[in-house]
Amino acid sequence: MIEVKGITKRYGSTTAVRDLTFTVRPGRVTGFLGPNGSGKSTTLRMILGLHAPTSGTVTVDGRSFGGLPRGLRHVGALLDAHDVHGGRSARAQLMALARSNRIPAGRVDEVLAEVGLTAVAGRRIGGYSLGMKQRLGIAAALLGDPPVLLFDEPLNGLDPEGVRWVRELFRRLADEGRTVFVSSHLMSEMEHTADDLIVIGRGELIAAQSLAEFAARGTRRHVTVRTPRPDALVDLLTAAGASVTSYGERLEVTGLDAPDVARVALDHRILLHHLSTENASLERAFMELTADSAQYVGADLPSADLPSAGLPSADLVPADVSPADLTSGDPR
Ligand SMILES: Nc1ncnc2c1ncn2[C@@H]1O[C@H](COP(=O)(O)OP(=O)(O)OP(=O)(O)O)[C@@H](O)[C@H]1O
Repeated sequence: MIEVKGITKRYGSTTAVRDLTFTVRPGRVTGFLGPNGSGKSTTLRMILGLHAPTSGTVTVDGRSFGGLPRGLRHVGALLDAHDVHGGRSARAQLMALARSNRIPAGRVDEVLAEVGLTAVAGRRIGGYSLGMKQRLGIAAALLGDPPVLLFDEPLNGLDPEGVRWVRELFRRLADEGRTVFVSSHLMSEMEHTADDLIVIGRGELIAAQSLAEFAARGTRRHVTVRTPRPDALVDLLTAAGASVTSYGERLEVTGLDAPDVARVALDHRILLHHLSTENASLERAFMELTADSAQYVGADLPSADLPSAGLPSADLVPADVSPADLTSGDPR
């Protein structure tokens, strides 16, 4: 368990983190989300005892990191994949770490195999791609087989196969009962990875809750319908009290839920090709929540350009809409 209580960190006139309090639990993957410059790395460094908080306390399993006797065997961390000795090989780098933490040398080959670097372990790290360096950093974090693991932006530079592998690794580590704390500035990286979320903006806590609870904050829900007779359905739904936006054969409906839309279509024998309930995407919920605290903002995009990552499909189609409701016959 990681417990952060009321920590503030000032660098001169900059307050990087302000009165931050949260808990990271074992057996879960916890995403640590915030826009660029929001204080994630600073917080991770304070958890690791690399930076001292200006005020407040951080404990891992009830003790400050400095008080933990087992170093890498208690907390493993990937902070900056570039922070390596480029002239060394991956094996030499891990061997040095193992020696200084009194970890058996045999563990080095185990973690190299685990992260898929065995074949290149003798090469100079300086020639590694960012993705390979991330894998090496993950290997270093795993070296001491620690119960607590921290990863700062571990998905940076990984290809899709690497991303899938990291997600599965985090899941397995959490399932083994470890505490897995992973920072990212992208909700899309976390929504298929994390069980819980800690969201910060400008160094302050914005949300600390499960991913499901966070998703439920997404305020807007609408029903999406596809039909070969959009004009007729728009008229009927509007008469039934809904607001409808039409995009050719695709309609976005608010004010009626999916079973009601299906019922209106069925009563008038209008064929539906698609019917689903869409929650506001997690990405949008994250952007809305952090909008006021994003420090570095580019030109506005039209909202249609925002990524829309939906919730799991089980959430999209209510159980009480049967396929028969969707294919109730076409009078044409
Ligand atoms: N050593 C330092 N000296 C001065 N200011 C610092 C220092 N470290 C961080 N900061 C400032 O603290 C704030 C938080 O930075 P931090 O790197 O923790 O954010 P972050 O959320 O990890 O950002 P990113 O996603 O861009 O990596 C920033 O304004 C940064 O400029």
